[in-house]
Amino acid sequence: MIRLALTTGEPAGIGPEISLRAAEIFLQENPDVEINLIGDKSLFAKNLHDRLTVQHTPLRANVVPGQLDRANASYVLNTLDQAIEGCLNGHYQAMVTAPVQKSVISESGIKFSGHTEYLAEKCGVSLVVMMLCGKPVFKSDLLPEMLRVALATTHIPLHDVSSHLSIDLLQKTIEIIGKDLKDRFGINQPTIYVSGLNPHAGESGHMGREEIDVIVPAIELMRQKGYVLVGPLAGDTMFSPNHLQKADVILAMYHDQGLAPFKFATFGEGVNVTLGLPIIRTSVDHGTALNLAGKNIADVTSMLAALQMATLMARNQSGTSGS
Ligand SMILES: NC(=O)c1ccc[n+]([C@@H]2O[C@H](COP(=O)([O-])OP(=O)(O)OC[C@H]3O[C@@H](n4cnc5c(N)ncnc54)[C@H](O)[C@@H]3O)[C@@H](O)[C@H]2O)c1
Ligand SMILES: N[C@H](C(=O)O)[C@H](O)COP(=O)(O)O
Repeated sequence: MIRLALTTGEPAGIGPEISLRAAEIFLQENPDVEINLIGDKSLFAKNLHDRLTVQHTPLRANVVPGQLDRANASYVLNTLDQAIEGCLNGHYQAMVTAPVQKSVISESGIKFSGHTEYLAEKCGVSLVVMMLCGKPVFKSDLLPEMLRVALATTHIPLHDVSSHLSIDLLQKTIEIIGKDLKDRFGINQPTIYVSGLNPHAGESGHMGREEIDVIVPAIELMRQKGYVLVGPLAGDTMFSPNHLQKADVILAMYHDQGLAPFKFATFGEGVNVTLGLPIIRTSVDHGTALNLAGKNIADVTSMLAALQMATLMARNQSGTSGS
């Protein structure tokens, strides 16, 4: 039996309702899975599937759908802490996260920029990599079945991206991608297409030097170690079908460089995976959608995909993928 922790996210957003709906659907199709919803029991229906349980975590303030309350920020982090601890001690085989509202957690006085960074800190890992995977929603022979986009930097202001990029960061990021694609996704020696940072990948240094000073040296060092790398490629044409068909994963230098084209092609179907952790963590590709909260109309496709991917990764890890 695979046991999953499902953190139900910002209580004023769509997290609780999509978690419950998706879990009920997913369990009907996966008889070897149990799901533990982590959140306040008042947010969920009373008659649950027999393999669906609630790990009750009390809210700090009453919830009005769509209205953020910073008093519940510590509640949200408490749900994450329980899932992380349960994964680290082996109680859960993987954790899946519903969306949280980063701003309200920060406004409560707790420094928080995302699950990705929080998980790295709580698991004692100095670097993790955010990767989104998804099937394109446009059906075309020109597009691959699955797009994967990893990021060299995550939730930082655009003006800090250049100073964050270093040869060391890119080398370690490529190492994590190579290891996790092999260990967790069964892709030996993935072909990684690496983007530049500047327009036209710096135009031979006339439009920025990060390619020459940082990205090319990192690529060359990692090629010497046997990694299959193509780049640096101009960001504007990196997502052309010709490249997408040959790349196992695209490594973008910053959040919107990679995720804007990714979400254009896959929104609502994608899964966010944190690479480099000692535990398995997947998430949806969308946010709290406060405008839809409480209406029970939000799409659960991405949550179903996140549950599916966490289950597959857990089965691979326990060596039961063929069963
Ligand atoms: N995994 C996460 O925790 C996660 C992921 C992305 C964004 N966020 C956070 O969510 C908050 C809101 O972000 P945003 O407004 O940029 O993005 P959003 O994804 O919440 O909303 C963007 C648009 O997509 C729609 N949408 C989102 N999810 C949907 C669903 N399941 N079904 C139908 N429509 C859906 C929304 O109604 C809105 O129109 C921010 O605080 C952001 O940081 C969290
Ligand atoms: N960058 C993610 C996205 O755009 O989908 C999202 O903000 C969630 O990030 P975390 O998993 O770090 O919370």
